[in-house]
This record gives sequence, C-alpha cells and structure tokens, in this order.
Amino acid sequence: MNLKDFVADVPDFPQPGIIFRDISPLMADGKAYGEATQQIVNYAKDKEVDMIVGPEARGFIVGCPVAFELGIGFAPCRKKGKLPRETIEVSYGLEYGNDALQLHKDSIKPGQKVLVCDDLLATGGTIAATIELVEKLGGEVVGTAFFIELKDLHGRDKIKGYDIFTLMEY
Ligand SMILES: O=P(O)(O)OC[C@H]1O[C@H](OP(=O)(O)OP(=O)(O)O)[C@H](O)[C@@H]1O
Ligand SMILES: Nc1ncnc2[nH]cnc12
Repeated sequence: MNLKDFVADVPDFPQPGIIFRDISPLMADGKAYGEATQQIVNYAKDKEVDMIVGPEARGFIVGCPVAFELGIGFAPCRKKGKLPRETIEVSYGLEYGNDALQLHKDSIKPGQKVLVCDDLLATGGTIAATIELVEKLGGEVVGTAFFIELKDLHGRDKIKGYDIFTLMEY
C-alpha cells in the first residue's frame, strides 16, 4: 500500500505559500491508518519504550494507537492553558506562527524511556519543544516517529542526535 495516496495536499492552507499535508484521508481508511500505526509500533518494539508522548492535536492521532498497541501509556503534550493540573512549559516557533506547549509535571517519571509521536516533522519546532519538556521531567527520549517529513524545512537539524523514524518524505 502506498500511504502517500492517502495524504491530501491543500495549497495555501493555513496561509499563502504553505502546502498543508492533511492526514485526514489516511485516518479515514482503516487499513492505511492501521498500517501506518503498525510501522511505528514495529520501529518502537526493540526500544523498551515506557511511555508515548504526542503534541496536540495531531500527535494524539498518531501516538494514542501506538501506545495502545504497545500496551503502554500516553501523555498528552498540550497547547498552553489546556492541562488542568500542575504543568511545565516551553515556547516554540512553527512553520506558521508561535505557540507554547505544556506537560503535566507528573506525566513522566525520571528515567522513563519515551517515544515522541507526531503526524508531521516540518521546521522541527514542535518536536524540539516536546523533547525539551520530556527531558525537563527526567525522561529519556529514545526515539521520535512521524507519518510525514517535509525535508526542505530541515526539521531534523533541530533534533540532531535523536533517533528519527518517518514513513513518508516530501
Ligand atoms: O515541525 P513544526 O514546524 O513544528 O511543525 C509540525 C507541527 O505542526 C502541526 O501542528 P500544529 O501546531 O499546526 O497543531 P495541530 O496539530 O493542532 O493542527 C503538526 O501536527 C506538527 O505538530
Ligand atoms: N505543511 C504542513 N502541513 C501540515 N501540517 C503542518 N505543520 C507544519 N507545517 C505543516
């Protein structure tokens, strides 16, 4: 199955000059979504991962089924002001704006091995901020996994030294 057939390209969304890679068609196809999830599960299997962390919102779509398949927990990394209990926070830049991400202080225990999952690696701002949050809590990031990597935006340069798994490159 060519997973790229299940990704929609939307020109000029959310602003002129951006081609938005939309994974909604992939999620709508159970077989394609399952295959994409399974490939990340296979990548994670020999890493003895304790927890999955995914940044809001599309990181939940990728990370939650991976956590379920591996039989481990998922910690949501949310945009500022959404998590109800005590948090830590990091600000970051995106392809189209700036934001801040938070994790609950008790979501990762020191020494836990964490796999960070998201739908897409663009400039790398989101993944770098998520990694920073996990490490502030004492977690060890043993890998990062994405459905899509936008090579031209050089996101991987922001997370040099971390293991990166991507299913599709553009
Ligand atoms: O590598 P970067 O340049 O940081 O871009 C990638 C991030 O951008 C998108 O999220 P967005 O912040 O648009 O939020 P959403 O998932 O809520 O749509 C995407 O889901 C990644 O998390
Ligand atoms: N080009 C893009 N398409 C989809 N999600 C994104 N997040 C950041 N850049 C993106």
